[in-house]
Amino acid sequence: MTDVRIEVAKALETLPAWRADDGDRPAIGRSLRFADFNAAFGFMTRVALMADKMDHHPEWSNVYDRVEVLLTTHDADGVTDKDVTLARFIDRAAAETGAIS
Ligand SMILES: C[C@H](O)[C@H](O)[C@H]1CNC2=NC(N)=NC(=O)C2=N1
Repeated sequence: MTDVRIEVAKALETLPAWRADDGDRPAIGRSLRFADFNAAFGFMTRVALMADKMDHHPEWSNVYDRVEVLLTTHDADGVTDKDVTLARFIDRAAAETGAIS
């Protein structure tokens, strides 16, 4: 089934740590910082395993203790429930990996 686009503002209502980030297509973004590279990469590993399980992959980058994450659904050209689900998982993983912000 094709994913259905949802309004970014609607998605953000339940995701206080996230912001609207409109580049090529509507997206939601979060900046994270950890104690060090080890913690940041540990977080990314947890998210990577879940993303592959969901077949839904973040656009992200890492510089030492910082991770920038962008979630959008390419197939739907915008934000869908899959992004919200992955964002919730990311928030949990961030808390459990000791994200500083
Ligand atoms: C073929 C494969 O199912 C698709 O390319 C998947 C893979 N991961 C994906 N990730 C994201 N973020 N959006 C997609 O539309 C998407 N599609």
